[in-house]
Amino acid sequence: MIKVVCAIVEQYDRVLLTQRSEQMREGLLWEFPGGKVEPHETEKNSLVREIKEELAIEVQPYKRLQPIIHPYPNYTIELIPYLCKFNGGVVQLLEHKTYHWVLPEDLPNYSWCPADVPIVEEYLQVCRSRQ
Ligand SMILES: Nc1nc2c([nH]c(=O)n2[C@H]2C[C@H](O)[C@@H](COP(=O)(O)OP(=O)(O)OP(=O)(O)O)O2)c(=O)[nH]1
Repeated sequence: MIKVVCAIVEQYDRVLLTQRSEQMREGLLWEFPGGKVEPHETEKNSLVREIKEELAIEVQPYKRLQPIIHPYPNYTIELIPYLCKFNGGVVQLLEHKTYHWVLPEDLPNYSWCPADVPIVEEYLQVCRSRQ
């Protein structure tokens, strides 16, 4: 199973989404940015590294949400979400097609990677519990 971490980066009342580029697996679908956890790397270190490599911004993971195991046709991933603080930098698209800063209420309108659908649901619950 491939272990993948993803970042729910919050700034003010919006959250950062990225669209995978055509060349990537699950191309053109939307995701929370992140990537595979390398052996001997902690989940948090891996997430900070991936976000820096892909978007050139600094994030600080502070809360792990419920991991999702999702079988794609040729491989299965464990997708582990973290709520993250935005710690600075300007987003650069080093791998993705595009990005959006989105209000939580608009999250259901995106074409998500299938593994992210329950994560979006849990995040919306987190948002509701803050009100
Ligand atoms: N990063 C990320 N990947 C996701 C999400 N949802 C989801 O199904 N995936 C899948 C797509 C890919 O099959 C896999 C992650 O691969 P990746 O291509 O982003 O990871 P990586 O940057 O470490 O990959 P690589 O360049 O080493 O191949 O997980 C998500 O929200 N974020």
